[in-house]
Amino acid sequence: MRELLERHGLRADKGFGQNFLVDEGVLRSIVAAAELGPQSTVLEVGPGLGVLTRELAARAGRVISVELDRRLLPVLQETLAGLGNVTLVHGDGLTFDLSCLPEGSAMVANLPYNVGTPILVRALESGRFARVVVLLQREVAERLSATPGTPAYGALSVVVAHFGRARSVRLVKPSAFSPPPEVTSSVVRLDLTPGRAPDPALFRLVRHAFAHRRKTLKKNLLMAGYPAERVARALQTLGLEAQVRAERLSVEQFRALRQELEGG
Ligand SMILES: C[S@@+](CC[C@H](N)C(=O)[O-])C[C@H]1O[C@@H](n2cnc3c(N)ncnc32)[C@H](O)[C@@H]1O
Repeated sequence: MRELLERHGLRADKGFGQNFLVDEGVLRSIVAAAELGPQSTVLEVGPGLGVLTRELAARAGRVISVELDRRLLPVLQETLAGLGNVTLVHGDGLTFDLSCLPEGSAMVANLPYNVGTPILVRALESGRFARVVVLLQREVAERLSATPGTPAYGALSVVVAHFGRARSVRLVKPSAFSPPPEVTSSVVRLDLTPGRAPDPALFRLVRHAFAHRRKTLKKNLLMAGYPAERVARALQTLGLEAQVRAERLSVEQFRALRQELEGG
């Protein structure tokens, strides 16, 4: 890897979140969790030097790799040479048109940490993916798979639960990357419910509910402008205590709360 970068006169750029994977065990865990086959279409955001891309290409029918850093394109042309099922795109994972992917695609990526969460949420909202396997900071990974009542549970956990189920596959030490990041990372696998569309009203309610974590759900909703009488009635109908905090509610309870607040 060092030789490759030197030959192209390059250094990893922190601004692009470039921490290249050098641990083969981690690479194998990511690919195994994705459960790819010859029918699979895979989107990879941020192929970097192409290490993961090559593994994906060996298992999937088609791989579309979107890299933002223009300097890496000649490197990728070299490392991916001869792989006929890889389409390399110079583009931004935050704006790439996901509608070109067939429904039921997979996203597999060692995400750039600075934009990992918005890239992931966008993928969930697109409705194009049946499975997502991503490597990101442990702290974010814990929020994705957190269950109600646990410290990491928050608005992101509820949004993810709306779309499907997330589980942590394994932790990854900083030494698995070059250069090493400052924090521990985690491989997360998300299995998504087919046909689940984004629900903007639900997501808005969830954002309001978690706006001030130390305040009760009721206080948060009042501060967001929901009428007091309606909030009190909704909590009562759902059998929730007036003092309950948002972190106690499952996605199903948030859906029911939204209906009560809208219908009341
Ligand atoms: C953590 S590195 C992973 C590289 C490689 N996949 C690996 O595992 O070694 C993140 C990669 O995403 C690229 N990147 C950063 N921001 C991006 C964006 N908005 N869209 C697409 N790629 C991006 C970086 O240039 C870098 O190649």
